Amino acid sequence: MRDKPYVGTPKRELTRLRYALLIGAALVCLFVWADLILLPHQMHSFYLVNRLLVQLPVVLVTLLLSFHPRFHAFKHWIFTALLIALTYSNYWLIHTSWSMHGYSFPYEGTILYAFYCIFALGIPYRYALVAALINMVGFLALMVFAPAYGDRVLISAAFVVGSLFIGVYAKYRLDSMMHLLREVNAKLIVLSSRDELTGLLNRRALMEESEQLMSLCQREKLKIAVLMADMDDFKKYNDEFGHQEGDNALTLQATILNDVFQRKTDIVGRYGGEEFMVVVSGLSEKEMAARCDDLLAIWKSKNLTHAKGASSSYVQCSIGVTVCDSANDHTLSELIKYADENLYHAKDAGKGQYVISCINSDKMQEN
Ligand SMILES: Nc1nc2c(ncn2[C@@H]2O[C@H](COP(=O)(O)OP(=O)(O)OP(=O)(O)O)[C@@H](O)[C@H]2O)c(=O)[nH]1
Repeated sequence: MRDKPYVGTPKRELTRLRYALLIGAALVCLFVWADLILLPHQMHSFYLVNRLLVQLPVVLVTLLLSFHPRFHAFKHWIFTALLIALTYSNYWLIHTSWSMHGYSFPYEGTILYAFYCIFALGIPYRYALVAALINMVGFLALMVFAPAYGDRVLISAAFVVGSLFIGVYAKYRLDSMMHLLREVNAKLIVLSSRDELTGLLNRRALMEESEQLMSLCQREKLKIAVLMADMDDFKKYNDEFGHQEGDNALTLQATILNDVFQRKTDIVGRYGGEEFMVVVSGLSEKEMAARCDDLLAIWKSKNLTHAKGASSSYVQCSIGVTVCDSANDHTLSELIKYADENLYHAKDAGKGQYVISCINSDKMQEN
């Protein structure tokens, strides 16, 4: 399995958003209860219309929209629209309270709704900025047409504008930090799962992914094969050409393995030192043998001069393979052990060759 894209948890996020919307609806109801205690009697009817027939339905419609299959693609626009709708319905409340009853309805809801939509519903800062600008303009216009707070109009306007701006700026900082965190996280995932020299999976990631493939093969009743490849006389190569050239040969081995095992589900990794492991699903013994032939043929075609005294004039490797017809009957470590044993049979038989066995048929073939 090659690099996996980052997979988040959109389902959990959606559930969290639905809970946040329910909490928003509950808060509107709580305000109704608290406000009715404070407000003069004659204001109750239009107040209830505003809260229960405008604000609460707007939140509940948003909640309903969250069940639409395309909600995820439009959620930021929907939440921005929700923020503007809640804020303007609050302005309507302030305006009507003042113009019809001379009552200064508190403006703090404007700030609370902004913080709720930005932080609880997670509107990104760009959307939050658009909503804040629209809401700021609305509040300033409200203060011109309905100066409900008398000589406190200016300070109230400054407080609303300042708070909305601070909310947007805080979200900008938060979004930037989240972006940085995701980038660092993606780099860490690569660093913790890749071998620095070859770029292949390192031992830990190799074992993890192989176990996953093994489970898949057990579930789907697929064949699974493990291949171990070990460079021949590599100590001699290092001693004669130096460690740097040795590193280059290992990198070449990685490239060749990637060329031979190209399927998305093929797992190619560095098992350790000059030993590499490949785990593949659904390939027969014959198909695995064909891939081993390819691998050895590519090394031959590279004709990379080997050290004096090496078993071959060019650099190559020995290979051990186990093909398992029924993954259910074995563990991954058993398959690795069998492949390793075959590898050492190949070394004993003269190197630069492969030994492959199919554990269920007990057939063994040497090449
Ligand atoms: N350049 C380089 N060499 C490495 C690396 N990892 C392991 N080696 C070398 O690989 C060599 C392995 O030597 P041995 O285990 O004796 O095996 P060999 O010489 O290949 O002999 P056979 O396996 O019998 O063919 C050692 O010299 C290690 O130093 C590496 O990352 N870079």
